[in-house]
Amino acid sequence: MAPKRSSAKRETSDQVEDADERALDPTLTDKPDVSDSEMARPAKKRKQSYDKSQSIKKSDHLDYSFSDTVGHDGNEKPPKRNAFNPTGKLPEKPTPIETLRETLKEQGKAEGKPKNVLYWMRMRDHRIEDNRALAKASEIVQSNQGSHLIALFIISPDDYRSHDRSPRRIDFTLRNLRDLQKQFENDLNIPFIILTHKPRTDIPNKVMQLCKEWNVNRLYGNIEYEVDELWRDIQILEQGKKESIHCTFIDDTYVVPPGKVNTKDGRPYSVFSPWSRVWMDIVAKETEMLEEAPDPKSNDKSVREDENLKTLFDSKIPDHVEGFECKDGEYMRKLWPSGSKSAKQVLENFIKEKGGLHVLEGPADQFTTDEKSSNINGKESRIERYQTGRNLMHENGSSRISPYLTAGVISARACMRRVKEMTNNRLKVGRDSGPAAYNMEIGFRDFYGHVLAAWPRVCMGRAYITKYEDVVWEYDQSTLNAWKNGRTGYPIVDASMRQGAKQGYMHNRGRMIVAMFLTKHLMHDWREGESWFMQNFIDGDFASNNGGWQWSASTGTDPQPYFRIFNPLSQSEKCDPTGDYIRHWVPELRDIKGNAIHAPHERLSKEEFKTLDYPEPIVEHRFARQRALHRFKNVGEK
Ligand SMILES: Cc1cc2nc3c(=O)[nH]c(=O)nc-3n(C[C@H](O)[C@H](O)[C@H](O)COP(=O)(O)OP(=O)(O)OC[C@H]3O[C@@H](n4cnc5c(N)ncnc54)[C@H](O)[C@@H]3O)c2cc1C
Repeated sequence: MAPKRSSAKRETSDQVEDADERALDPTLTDKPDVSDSEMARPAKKRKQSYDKSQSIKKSDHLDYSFSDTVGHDGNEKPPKRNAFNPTGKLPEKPTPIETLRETLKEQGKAEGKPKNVLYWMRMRDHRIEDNRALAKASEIVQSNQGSHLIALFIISPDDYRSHDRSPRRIDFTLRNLRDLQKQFENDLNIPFIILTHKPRTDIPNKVMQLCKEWNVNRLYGNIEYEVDELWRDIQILEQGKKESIHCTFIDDTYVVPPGKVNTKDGRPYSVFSPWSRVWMDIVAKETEMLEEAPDPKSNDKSVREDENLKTLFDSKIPDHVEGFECKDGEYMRKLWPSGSKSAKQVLENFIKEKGGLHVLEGPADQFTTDEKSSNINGKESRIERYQTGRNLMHENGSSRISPYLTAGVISARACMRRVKEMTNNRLKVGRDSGPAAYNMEIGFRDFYGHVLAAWPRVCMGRAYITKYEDVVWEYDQSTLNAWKNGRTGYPIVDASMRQGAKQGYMHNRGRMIVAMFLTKHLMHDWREGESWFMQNFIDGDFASNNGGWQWSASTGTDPQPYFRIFNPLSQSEKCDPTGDYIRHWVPELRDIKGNAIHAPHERLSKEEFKTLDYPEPIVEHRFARQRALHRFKNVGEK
C-alpha cells in the first residue's frame, strides 16, 4: 500500500511532536534517563529537584493497611499489596532491610559444631555457579567432617499471587529447577528438595520443622529485598535463634548491596546520576564486588546412606503450579531456554554476534547470523553497537539477558566480569562505548534494587513521590483493553504490546513508550500496567518493573517533573526508522510502505485506511498531553 503524505496531514503530526520531549531528550537515540536529562539542566536546578524529592514528609505515607483489592475509582486510594508483615504497619525507619541487617549482626557467630547445612534457594538465585549463599554453605560443610549439604526450594503460590508472577515466569522457574536438580544430585551428591507450601506466612515454621527433621543447624540463603520476603527472613532469624538453628542471609542479587551507596551523610540517593557515580567508584575500588563465589563441593557419598537424608534425593518437581499454567510453554521453552549454559550463551552471542541485524524473533541463545566473532570486526558486534542499537527496536541491539538475570540463572557480577574481560580487563562504565553503557544498565538494575530497599513503600503499591497518589486516574476498561490488546491505533504502542504478549518480553524502548502512553495518554493508574507486565512477562522483576513504571508515570525517582510525555509518533520514527518492527508485530499494517506506517490514520487517505483492519487512534495526542499536564499540576483535580 502506498503512503499518502499530504502536506496538511504531515503538518498535524509535526505539530503534535512535543517540544518538551525534544528538549528533555534531544537525540531520542539515547535513553532519556535521569543522568542525561539531569546533566542537561543547570546545577542549581538539579540540586533543587533533588532536594525536593528528598523532602517527602514521613506523615505522608505512614498509614499502611493491606488489602488484595485493586481500587477502580479515580478518587479511591491506590491499591495496596497484601503483606506478610502481621502488624499491618510499615515503619519507614528502620527499613526492613536495616532491621534484617541489624538482626543478623545481633545474632553474632554460630556456636557449636555444624550438623547438616541447608542452602535455601529463592526466586533470584537459580544457579550453582557464583552463588554466594551456596558457596558459604558448602564451605561450612567442607570444614566439618560428617556434615552434609542439602538444597531446598519452596514453591509458594501465595507469594506468586501477591507478586503477580506470570505463568511464564513460574514455568521458567520450574524448568530451571529441573536443570539444577540434575546438577545438584548427579554431579554434586547434594539432595535438592522442591516442595510446595501454603500459606506463605507459615513458611518460617515449615523451614524450622524441616531443619529439625534433617538434623540441620546452619541455614544459608541469598537475600530477597521485597518487603514481605524481608519480614519473612527476620521472622526466620528470630525462630532460628530459639531453635538453635543459625541462619545467615547474604547479599548476592545486586553487584553492590542495597544500602551501601549513600550520600556522605548516609542518606540514600534518589537520583540515578549521583548514585551511579558512587556505585561505579565502589565497583572499581572494592574488587570483591565482582569476585566470583567459589563452586560448591560435592557431598561425601555417605549422604546416600544417611538414614535422614537418603530419601531426599529425586524429589518430584511438578509440571506446573496450580493457577500458573503456562499456555505457551513450548514456545517459551524455545525462545527462552533454561539453564546457566543457555544464559552464558545469550551473553556470548551479545558479545560476539554481529550487531545491526534486523532480528525480532528466534531463540535467545542462538546466533541469528552465521557471521561469528571471527568474521566480524569487533566494532560491529552487538555490544560495541549497544549505545545506538539498544534504542533501535527492529535490531538485535540489546542482550536479551533479562529473564536470566531476573531469575538469577546468571549473576550480574558474571555479566560485568565477562564485559570487563572483553575490554582488556578494564572496567568501563558510562556512555562512551557500548560495553561501558552495558555496565551502566546493569547499574540501573542495581539502582532500582537500592530504591526498593531504601523506600519499601514502593513495594506496597505506593508511589515513590507520595503527592502523586492523589492524581485522578481514568478507569475506563475499554481503553485499558485496547492497550492490553495492542489496538490503540498508535502502531508503535500496539507493536510493543503485541511483542510483550507474544514473547513475555518487550524491548526497553517499547516498555517506556507503552508505559508512558498508558499513564499519560490514557491516564490509567500506573499500577494497572505494572501488574499487566508482571502477569505476562518472563523477566518480571519487581524492582526494575516498579522502577520503570514509576519513572514513566512521573511518580518515581526521575528528577524531571511530570511534563516528560513521550510523543509516540516521534518515538516511532526515531526508534523504528524503517517501520520493520511495526510491520513484524502488527501484520494488519504489513503492506504499508514508507513513513505512513508510523501514523496510518493520518498519513493514508481515508479510503486506504478503511481497508485496514486497524483502529483509529483512541486518544488524540495533544488533548491527552494537556489532560495529563493538568492532572499532574493540579493533583486531585479531574
Ligand atoms: C515500564 C518498564 C518496566 C520494566 N520491567 C522490567 C522487568 O520486569 N524486568 C527487567 O529485568 N527489566 C525491566 N525493565 C528494564 C528494561 O526494560 C529491561 O531490563 C530490558 O528491556 C531487558 O532487555 P535486555 O536484557 O535485552 O536489556 P539490555 O539492554 O541488554 O540490558 C542488560 C540488563 O541491564 C538491566 N537493565 C537494562 N535497562 C534497565 C532499566 N531501565 N532498568 C533496570 N534494569 C535495566 C537488565 O537487567 C537487562 O537485562 C523495565 C523497564 C520499563 C521502562
